[in-house]
Amino acid sequence: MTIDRELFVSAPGKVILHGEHAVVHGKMALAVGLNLRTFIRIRPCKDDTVLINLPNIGTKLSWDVSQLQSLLPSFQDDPQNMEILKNFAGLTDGCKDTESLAVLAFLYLYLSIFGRDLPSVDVVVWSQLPTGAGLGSSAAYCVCLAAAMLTYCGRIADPMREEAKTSRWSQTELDLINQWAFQGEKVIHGNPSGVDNAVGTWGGALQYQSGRITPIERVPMLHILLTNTKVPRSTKVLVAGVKEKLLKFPDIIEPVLSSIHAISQECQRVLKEMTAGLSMDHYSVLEELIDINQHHLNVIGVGHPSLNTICRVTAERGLHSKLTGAGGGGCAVTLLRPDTDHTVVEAVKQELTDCGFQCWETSIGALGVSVHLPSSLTEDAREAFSNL
Ligand SMILES: Nc1ncnc2c1ncn2[C@@H]1O[C@H](COP(=O)(O)OP(=O)(O)OP(=O)(O)O)[C@@H](O)[C@H]1O
Ligand SMILES: C[C@@](O)(CCO)CC(=O)[O-]
Ligand SMILES: [Mg+2]
Repeated sequence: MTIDRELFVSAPGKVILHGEHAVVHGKMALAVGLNLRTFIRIRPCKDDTVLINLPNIGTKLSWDVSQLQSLLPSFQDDPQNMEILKNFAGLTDGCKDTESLAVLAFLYLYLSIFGRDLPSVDVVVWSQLPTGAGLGSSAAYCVCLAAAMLTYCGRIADPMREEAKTSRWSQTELDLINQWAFQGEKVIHGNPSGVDNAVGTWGGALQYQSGRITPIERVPMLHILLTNTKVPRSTKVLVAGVKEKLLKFPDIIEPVLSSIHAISQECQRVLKEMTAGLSMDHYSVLEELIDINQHHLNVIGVGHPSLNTICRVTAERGLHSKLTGAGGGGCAVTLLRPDTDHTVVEAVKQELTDCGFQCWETSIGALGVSVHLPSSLTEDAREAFSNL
């Protein structure tokens, strides 16, 4: 049964500690939820129209439901054929840009999830995450769309319904959200591993390999500094580049990916040991792993001079950094030790800001996809939606 009120859902971004790119080729990744989130509001719309407003990327579009309805037969005949959706939305040239991919993912999920009963809806997606910077903005976007649409059409229960015992979805429902979000990620990325949508759905900390999601129940409280170089890049293009290198030099690149896998394993072992009692030696190992992985990521071609700058500036103050997410620009993560002096962190932040970068100090782990009452939205989200 379709719900007839507005619905708010949010999903977290993510930080990949280790394993980006290698995870696309069957290796292990360690990833954690990030307390920067994407929010969606979906509500019925009066005049047989579908409205989509994406303020982060400056996109506002609308279609008649009847236009979308006429698209259904050819879409359902061949749902993987993006040409049908591209032609419909007038997206012809290359289709790699921000707006095209966001609109394609929306149309794909809207037509697939609602099927024959296309509703007239007004959808707004607003995010605290930088778009296309390695913090899983595409996955958070797809998780929000999938969860909101599945709930709206009643394929999963509305956790806010009056008789609900908890305000969370069940594991089976979360699985369904994750599966649809993965389909959306495919539209945006081409060949995603599925790690980002898994974190967007379940949050917390998890180990991910070949579609297998293993939550890590206990992780030490790690403080990190995230730095956005603001250098634009596309995960789709970077993932395709690594594949090309792997095909060209299999004997050279495959061992690098295997070494990244071993780094994830070693990191997980150390994190587990830290929960039983942490020492500064543990931090030293984590730092070495960060340094080795950053070199590997440069070898496979996903580094960038701006990321090297972050590594140099932080190393000058005794801190260790690596790129996180797809690289090629975007964000780096720096580990902050408990004994790192506050003035050191402030000095590093100042220097990075002076380079034109943006920094956030945060800790790892965040709640997965969640439903909200308007009153339980964060203040910035409430304000953003009140103007949209
Ligand atoms: N808030 C948003 N509104 C609209 N589209 C979004 C939003 N967030 C992400 N997107 C879509 O996702 C694309 C960015 O995805 P991409 O995978 O390249 O970067 P990312 O997910 O931020 O980084 P990574 O995959 O490395 O974690 C954008 O070009 C846009 O199409
Ligand atoms: C680069 C990559 O490994 C992580 C992007 O956040 C791609 C993926 O796993 O889908
Ligand atoms: Mg992405």
